[in-house]
This record gives sequence, C-alpha cells and structure tokens, in this order.
Amino acid sequence: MRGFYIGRFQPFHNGHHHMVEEIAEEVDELVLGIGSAGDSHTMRNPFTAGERIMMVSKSVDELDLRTYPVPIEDLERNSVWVSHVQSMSPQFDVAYSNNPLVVQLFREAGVEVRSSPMFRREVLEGAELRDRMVRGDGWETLVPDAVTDVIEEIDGVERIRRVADTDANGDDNADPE
Ligand SMILES: Nc1ncnc2c1ncn2[C@@H]1O[C@H](COP(=O)(O)OP(=O)(O)OP(=O)(O)O)[C@@H](O)[C@H]1O
Ligand SMILES: NC(=O)c1ccc[n+]([C@@H]2O[C@H](COP(=O)(O)O)[C@@H](O)[C@H]2O)c1
Repeated sequence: MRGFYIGRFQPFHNGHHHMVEEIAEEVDELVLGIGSAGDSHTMRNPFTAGERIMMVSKSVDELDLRTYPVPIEDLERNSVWVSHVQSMSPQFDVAYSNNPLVVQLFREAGVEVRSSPMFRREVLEGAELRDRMVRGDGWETLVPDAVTDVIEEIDGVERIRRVADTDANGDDNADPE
C-alpha cells in the first residue's frame, strides 16, 4: 500500500518525523508532498522546495520505508487541488493529514484520509520554530539532526532573520503570518 503525506515542512520538524514514523507502520511506500513548492524567502515559507526535499529525504533515510518527495505548487482553486496533486504524484491509496482543509478536499474527492493526534504541538509547530530561529532560542533539539545540518549548509537562520526584517519593514515581497 502507498500513502501520501503533504506539508509545507518550513522546516521539517520532529512532529512531522513522528507522523512519518507512525505512517511507516501502515504503508509500504510513502509520497511526501512538498507543499507550496513555489514559495520561498518569506517568513512563512523561508526555504525552497529543493532545500525542503533535502531536509525530508535525509531525515527519513534511516526509516525502513521507500519515499518519493514530490513538489506540489499551490493553485488559486481549492476545488481542483486534489486532481492537481494526483497529476503530480505516484498513485496512492490513502492520504495522511491533520490539516482540516486538506482532509476536507481529499474526502470530497473520495480519497481515504487518516489523521492522527498532534504530537507535542506546543513546541512542534513550524511558526514556533521559525520564531525561535529569529530570536536565537534553542530550536535544534526540535528537528531531526539532518535538518540542523541542512539549515547550517544553506545558512538558513541568517535567511530567516533577513526575511523577518523584510516582513517587519512592510516590504511588498513580504508574506506575513
Ligand atoms: N506536532 C505535530 N504533530 C503531528 N502532526 C503535525 C505536527 N505539526 C504539524 N503536523 C501536521 O503535518 C502536516 C504538515 O504541517 P505543516 O508543514 O504545516 O507544519 P506546521 O508545524 O503546522 O507548520 P506552520 O506552523 O508553518 O503552519 C499537517 O497535516 C500538520 O497538521
Ligand atoms: N488550493 C491549493 O493550492 C491548496 C489547497 C489545500 C492545500 N494546499 C497546500 O497543501 C499544503 C498543506 O500542508 P500544511 O498541512 O502544511 O498546510 C500547503 O502547502 C497548502 O498550501 C494547497
């Protein structure tokens, strides 16, 4: 059986990793949708699709699970989003998501969806991690080691601080949360 799990993964954190570990107990293969793939260099979406593919691929490498990362760009129209996803992805039998809109769109399209309880959500949330990076508060223990390595390689903390400044100055390119 093949599953599908999409997120923006800005960055990929231990909550996402925990969810992939749980999914791995139910499927043989997993498509990892890299959502909002066209977005980068904003406070909400600092990392490119390619950088997020590195984070995800290196993090799940240790698991006994074949994975396929697939970038998925956003569309103006929610009503055709599931078809768009299916057009970009290997075929899958079940979608995994805790995002209410994603769950609704898949169910309306007749795709089986499974959700799971949030794991340590008080700290394992992308927005919280990005804020910690800007403030210089400890974030490294909240992501897989592979993600720390990728963020260091791409100088990701400096990137987030710069785009946080841009957002704060009301620049046109800003994408406020
Ligand atoms: N701590 C967590 N435990 C379980 N599932 C999670 C957790 N955090 C996110 N998810 C789920 O993973 C998927 C992808 O989430 P997403 O990439 O938006 O992360 P996020 O932490 O919610 O980020 P952001 O704060 O940037 O929106 C969604 O279905 C989301 O509900
Ligand atoms: N109309 C659309 O393009 C559409 C609809 C639903 C979800 N999505 C995307 O799917 C991803 C869902 O991931 P999150 O659960 O991380 O929000 C996001 O990248 C979101 O933008 C896009």
